[in-house]
Amino acid sequence: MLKLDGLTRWVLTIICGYLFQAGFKVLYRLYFHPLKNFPGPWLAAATGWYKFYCDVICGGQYIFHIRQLEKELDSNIIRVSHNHLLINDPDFFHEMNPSFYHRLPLTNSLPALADSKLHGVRRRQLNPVFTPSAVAEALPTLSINLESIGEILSRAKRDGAAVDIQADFFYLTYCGARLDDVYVKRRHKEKPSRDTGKRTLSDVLLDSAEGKGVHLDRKYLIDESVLFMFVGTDTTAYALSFAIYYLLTHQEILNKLRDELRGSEKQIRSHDWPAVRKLDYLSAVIEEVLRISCPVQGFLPRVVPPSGCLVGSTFIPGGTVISVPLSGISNSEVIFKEPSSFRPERWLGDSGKSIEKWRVQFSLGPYACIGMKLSQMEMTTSLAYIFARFDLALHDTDSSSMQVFDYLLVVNTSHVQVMVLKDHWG
Ligand code: HEM
Repeated sequence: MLKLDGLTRWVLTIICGYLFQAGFKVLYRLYFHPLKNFPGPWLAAATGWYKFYCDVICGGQYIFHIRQLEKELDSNIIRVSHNHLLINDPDFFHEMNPSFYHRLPLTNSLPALADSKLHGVRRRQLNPVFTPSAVAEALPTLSINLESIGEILSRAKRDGAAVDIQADFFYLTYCGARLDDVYVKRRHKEKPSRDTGKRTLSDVLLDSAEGKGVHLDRKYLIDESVLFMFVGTDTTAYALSFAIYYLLTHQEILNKLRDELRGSEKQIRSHDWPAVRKLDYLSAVIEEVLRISCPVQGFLPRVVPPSGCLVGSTFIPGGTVISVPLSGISNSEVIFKEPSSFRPERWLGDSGKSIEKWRVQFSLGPYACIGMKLSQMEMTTSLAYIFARFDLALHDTDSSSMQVFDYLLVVNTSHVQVMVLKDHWG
């Protein structure tokens, strides 16, 4: 008989115990779990390694794989992990959002807070940074940053060089999200300063807690800043880059936009952004870019209340995590005629009114995007400024550059680059 020393016996006991527990878990998830009858890959129901494989090894592919499975299995409800269902039902999106809470794995940050009361407190702390008047306060900085981008494009025209305009959009949105200025200065090859005189996100959070007996620890400030760094910059920069791509590949739409911008050149040149914000066609272009590019394509988890809920005639047990994908709404042929076509006109006039309730790319309810107004302002000002001033052409950018991957936020294969053909203000 094989003789084992004490340590080996302990190690083997732990490994066997672990394997037994894992095996038991898998059996339970596959044959006894309340979601056992929902369609979906059995490996995804059994273990988180399936999602890991699609997202980490194959690179941000899980949501797209599941959306494909919806078609293959002909079901709008797919079990994506042992306790998580993806529900592609746009009407249910409106039903669940006012009350279901949710969680994300960024432990200490705002959207991760499953406790709706704590979420409400944190949200009230942050709200002052995103009110319309606070966004208006950010406009002078936005104007300065736009002039810097104008300078970069103008110089590129003189030098006949290509510009990675997507990188410049990161720079613009980084400032907007009130993060500190290290990245910005680096891009301009200046030395980062510690005190810029501008209030950063951490300043706002610390000020809001002062004198109220609220202690904001370092870990919380780091988590919140990391979150803002991604959600406050990448989303808008991504949408702006898609706007450049779609406009430069749809000449007729670009001409219409240019006509509108020409009529407001005075306001654009004087940075009268509140007036520019009222331009109908520009707003429709932005809405359509958001719809078709869908900057948040992944899971937006919500937890079903203990009493459960009905999706159509299907009962979903309480405690189940569910997500309704925004891309399912964007691509719905029931809601949008020819959803894969870029048609800003759909958001205008009576047709626009009839789809008003599907302006959902910033989500709805208590967890809806806190930065929506800021992001809309950044997109309006950037597109107005760039297309009023410059004639551009895509450089080294085609449909393959716009293939997307989902790493919690969506990224495209390679940055949008442009050549500057003409500087109308130069
Ligand atoms: C095109 C731009 C953007 C899009 C499409 C977008 C979309 C979204 C979506 C879909 C959510 C999730 C809501 C949910 O779970 O239902 C969200 C949450 C959030 N967004 Fe945005 N976002 C954008 C820009 C921004 C910006 C510029 C900021 C901040 C500077 C920001 C900050 C946040 C925060 C903090 C949350 C969490 C809100 C909460 O849990 O209360 N986002 N966003």
